[in-house]
Amino acid sequence: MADAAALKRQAAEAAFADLEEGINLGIGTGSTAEAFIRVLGEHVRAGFKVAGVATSQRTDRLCRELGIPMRTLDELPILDVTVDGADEVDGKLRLIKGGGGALLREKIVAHASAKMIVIADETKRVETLGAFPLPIEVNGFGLTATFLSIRRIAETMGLSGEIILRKVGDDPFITDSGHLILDASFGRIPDPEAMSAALHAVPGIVEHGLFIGMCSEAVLAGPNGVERLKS
Ligand SMILES: O=C(CO)[C@H](O)[C@H](O)COP(=O)(O)O
Repeated sequence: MADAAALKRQAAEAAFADLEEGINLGIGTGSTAEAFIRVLGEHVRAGFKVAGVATSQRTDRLCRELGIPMRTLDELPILDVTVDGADEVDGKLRLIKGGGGALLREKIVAHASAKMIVIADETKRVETLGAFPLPIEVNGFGLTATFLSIRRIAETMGLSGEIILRKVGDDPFITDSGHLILDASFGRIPDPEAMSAALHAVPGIVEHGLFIGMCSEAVLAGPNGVERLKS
């Protein structure tokens, strides 16, 4: 049976195969996105022309190390495609993202792209979003008030569960944009659109990891090959 790394590579190669030369490309964050970056790097070294915009400092560093030409989103504000990973994808191509802590820049880059392609192994495909804790990027100011607002939203929707501050060792995890992450284990989220709208109404929340109406295709690799879900 193919191991996880091989499946990520398989999804990455399948996504790359559909890309046209000369595009402006958003490049995601995480281990599957990293597999894609390595595939892309090999093709760039063989002469493939592309301009990349990274969704995180970590991605930007790796892309530059591999010789992929990189620009900022301000230099290239209109992108053709973004290729990124996901923590969960459902049948309507709604996603949970942010396990790697890059959700804000991932969402900004995906929104600037005509198309978002998600690559993943098939274990990321779910019936209902929410088994993976929902990452919520928050401002450090008023953290407790924001935490209580999130808990109230969950209660209103009949959900409960832990909301924890993401940490690295003893210290809070700080995002590339200088914010904090709260990971909310709500369990299954029956109405992701309503949850998204309610979270967006809380001023202390900078962004959340529900990606709705953004993904146009998911390329999912499993032991029996690659499956494509399209919107
Ligand atoms: O959203 C992300 C980072 O913020 C990642 O795309 C997501 O966490 C999936 O990561 P991996 O490919 O390592 O499973």
